[in-house]
Amino acid sequence: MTPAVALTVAGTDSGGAAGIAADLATFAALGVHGACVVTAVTAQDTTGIRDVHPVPLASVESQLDAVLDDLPVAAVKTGMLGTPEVVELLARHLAGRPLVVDPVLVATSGVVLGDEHVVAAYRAHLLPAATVITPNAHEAAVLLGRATDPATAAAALADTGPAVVLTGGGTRGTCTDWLALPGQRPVARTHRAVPTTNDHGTGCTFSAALAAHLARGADLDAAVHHAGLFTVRQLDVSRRWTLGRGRGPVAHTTPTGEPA
Ligand SMILES: Nc1ncnc2c1ncn2[C@@H]1O[C@H](COP(=O)(O)OP(=O)(O)O)[C@@H](O)[C@H]1O
Ligand SMILES: Cc1ncc(COP(=O)(O)OP(=O)(O)O)c(N)n1
Repeated sequence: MTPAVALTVAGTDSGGAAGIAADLATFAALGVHGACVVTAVTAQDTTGIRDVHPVPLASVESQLDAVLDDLPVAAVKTGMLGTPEVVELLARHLAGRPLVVDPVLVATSGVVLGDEHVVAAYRAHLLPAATVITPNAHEAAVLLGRATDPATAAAALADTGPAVVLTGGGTRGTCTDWLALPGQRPVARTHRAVPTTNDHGTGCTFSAALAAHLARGADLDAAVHHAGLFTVRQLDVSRRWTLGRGRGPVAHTTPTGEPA
């Protein structure tokens, strides 16, 4: 059967945990063909990011043109974009499509992946074009320009146009994500927390799973629900392994570790 197609526009992670690697592996695990546009190359492993090399704007644009000219892209996910020019380019090309924007601005290790010019471009161009955005609490505070409680932050961001899933990862007890639709009261979605330090790439995996389910035709509520289940299942798999000297990758293998 011909699969649905999803596109990721993001940076690479040489350690294979986050960015394009996480997105394509997640698409494949969910039965979706993945296309990719690379915005930056990072030298990165489980211990952190050593180096970031942005891809020239003209190359990002020609990758995007190649994919959109040829493939029936049913949903798009954006991750690390790197420069304000790339953010603007995507808003121009992707408005009107099912669009999941994961505003990757700061790596967990603290490395800045989007400066204040990138943040301004998100606010002015990409958030209004997005179907749904998936910031964590820190990214939400940067986008809003102030820190506040997660429900208020999710509602304030939704007032700028897109639906919002403000993610709240954590390794003890439960995790709560807040889903906010424009003009509506935000809703808490709470699930069990997986006690693991192998969680590098979790945010990318969640947003890619959301895009994959939208590409397959799910409505937003169902896509958020299934993306959450998928992410927790993959964190459960990664609990059982040790990879690298730092924060290990979230699993993109099957639950048994056997080939699919
Ligand atoms: N240890 C965990 N156990 C269960 N769910 C988690 C855990 N860590 C993150 N999640 C879930 O993964 C998704 C991405 O969350 P988060 O970690 O906040 O993203 P980011 O990597 O961008 O900070 C959310 O649905 C969140 O609830
Ligand atoms: C190339 C690249 N893109 C995104 C990230 C951030 O990954 P994410 O899953 O959002 O979060 P952490 O794993 O950093 O908690 C990255 N590191 N590299």
